[in-house]
Amino acid sequence: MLSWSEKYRPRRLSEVVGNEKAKHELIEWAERWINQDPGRKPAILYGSAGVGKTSAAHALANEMGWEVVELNASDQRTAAILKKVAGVASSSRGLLKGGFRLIILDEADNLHGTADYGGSREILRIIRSAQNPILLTANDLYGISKAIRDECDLIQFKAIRKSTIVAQLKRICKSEGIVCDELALKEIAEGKHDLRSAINDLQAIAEGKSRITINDVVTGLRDRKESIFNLLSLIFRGEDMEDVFKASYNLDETPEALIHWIDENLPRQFSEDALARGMSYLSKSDRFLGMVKRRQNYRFWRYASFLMICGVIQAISGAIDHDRRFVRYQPPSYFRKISQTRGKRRLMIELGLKIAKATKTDEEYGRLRLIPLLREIFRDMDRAAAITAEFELTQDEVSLILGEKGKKRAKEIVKLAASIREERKMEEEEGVMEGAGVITTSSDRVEAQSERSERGGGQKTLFEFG
Ligand SMILES: Nc1ncnc2c1ncn2[C@@H]1O[C@H](COP(=O)(O)OP(=O)(O)OP(=O)(O)O)[C@@H](O)[C@H]1O
Repeated sequence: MLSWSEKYRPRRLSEVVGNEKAKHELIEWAERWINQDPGRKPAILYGSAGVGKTSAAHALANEMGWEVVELNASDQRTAAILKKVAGVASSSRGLLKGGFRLIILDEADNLHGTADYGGSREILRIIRSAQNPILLTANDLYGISKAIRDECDLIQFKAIRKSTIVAQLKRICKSEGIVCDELALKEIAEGKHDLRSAINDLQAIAEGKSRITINDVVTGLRDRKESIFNLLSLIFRGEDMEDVFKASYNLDETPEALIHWIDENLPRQFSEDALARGMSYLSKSDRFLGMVKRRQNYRFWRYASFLMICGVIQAISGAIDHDRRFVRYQPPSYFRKISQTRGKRRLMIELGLKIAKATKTDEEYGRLRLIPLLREIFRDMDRAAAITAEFELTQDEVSLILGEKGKKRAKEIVKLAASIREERKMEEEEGVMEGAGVITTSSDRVEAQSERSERGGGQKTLFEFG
C-alpha cells in the first residue's frame, strides 16, 4: 500500500504548505536560470527532515517542465557514479520544454561514508561547471563542506507550524473519507515540526477506521512509542524466541538501532556470565551489520537480528530467575554522543582529506595515522607553524590536531603560519624581481638573505625532529 506521505506528496509548489519565503526564493532562483542570469548558482535547500524540501524541488521541476535527475542517499554515490550521472546531466541540456534538467542531490550532508569517498570533491567540480540547475538538500547545512556552501545559494526551510500541520491532516482525512475531530488532529500534531511524521502517525492510527477520536490517537501514539521498550522487555524476559523474533518485524527501527538499544540495556538488567554471553552474541551480530555496510547487502540484517534477539535470549536463559528486578530502559547513549560529536567528526574527516592531499596518502591514513603524529610534531611551535602554512590549515583544524585545550595555542600557530606565508610570498616576489634584474648588486642579495634568516624562515624541513 502506498504510504500517505507519498500519496499526498505535493505536485505543485502551491501544494507545498508553509515556508512561503523559501518557496518565493526558490521561484526567483529558478527564474535566474531561465533568464541565464550571470549570477545563477546551484542552491542548497536546508532544514529539518520532512518539511518539504524534496517535494518543493520536484514540484518546481514539474511546474517549469524540467526533467529531473535525482541522486538520493540510497544511491552508491561514489565519485565515479556522480561523475557519470550528474556530470552528464549538468553539461547537456534537457530535451523537454523549458530546456533544463533539474539535478536533485538529496541528503548532500551525508557524503562522508566510504561509498561517498571523493563524492564531495566531485560535487564541487560539477557545480562549478553546471549548465543545468542543481538543488542540493540537507538537514544540516554545516554537514556540507564550506567549499560547496560558498558556491551555492542557500534557501532555508523552517519547521512547519502546528496549525498548518493540522490543516493539512484535515485535508488528507477529507480525501480519505475519514471523520476526525479537530482535537485528535491537534494531538497528532503536538510537538511535531514536520509533515512527514504527522502524516505517518495519522495513517498508522487511521488504519481500518472511518472515524478517529482523541482516544484512538492517545493509545495509537503510545503503542508506537512503546514498541522498542516492549521488544526489549520480551527479549530480557526470555519469551519464546520465535514469537519475539516475529514481533521484531513490526518494529519501527533498523537492526542497527536495535543493537544499540540492547547493548545499552543488557548491562542494566544482567551481570556476570549472562551479560558476557549476551555481549558475545551482540558482537557476532555486529559483524553481520558490518557486512551490510561494506557490501550494501541488506540480507545480512536478518542474521544480525537473529543473533541479537535469539542469541541474547539464549545467553540469558539461565539468569532470568535471578534478574527479575524492574529496570527502566534507557535510549542508547551512543545516539546522544553521535549527535554531540557530529560536527567534530565531520571536521576530522575534512582534516584527514586535507592532510591526505598534502602528503599524497589517503583520508583514513591521514586521519588515523598522521593526525596523531602531527600532534607530537606540533609541540614545536616553529614546526607547527611551518606545517600549518604548508598545508593551509585553519584554526579549527589546528585545534583539532592539538586536542583538548589547544585553542589558544592554535590561534598563535595560525598567526605565525600566516606570517610565514606572507614571507614566502615576499620571497617569491623578490625572486621574480631578482630574475627580472631589479636586485642586481651582491649587497642587495646579502641583505635580502640575512633578512630572511633573521626571520628564521625556510631553514627546517617540515617533519625534521630535534
Ligand atoms: N510543506 C509540505 N507541504 C505538503 N506536504 C509536505 C510538506 N512537507 C512534507 N510533506 C509531506 O511529507 C513527505 C516528505 O516530505 P519531503 O520528502 O519533501 O521532506 P524533506 O524536507 O525533503 O525531508 P528529508 O530531509 O527527510 O528528505 C511528502 O511526501 C509530503 O507528503
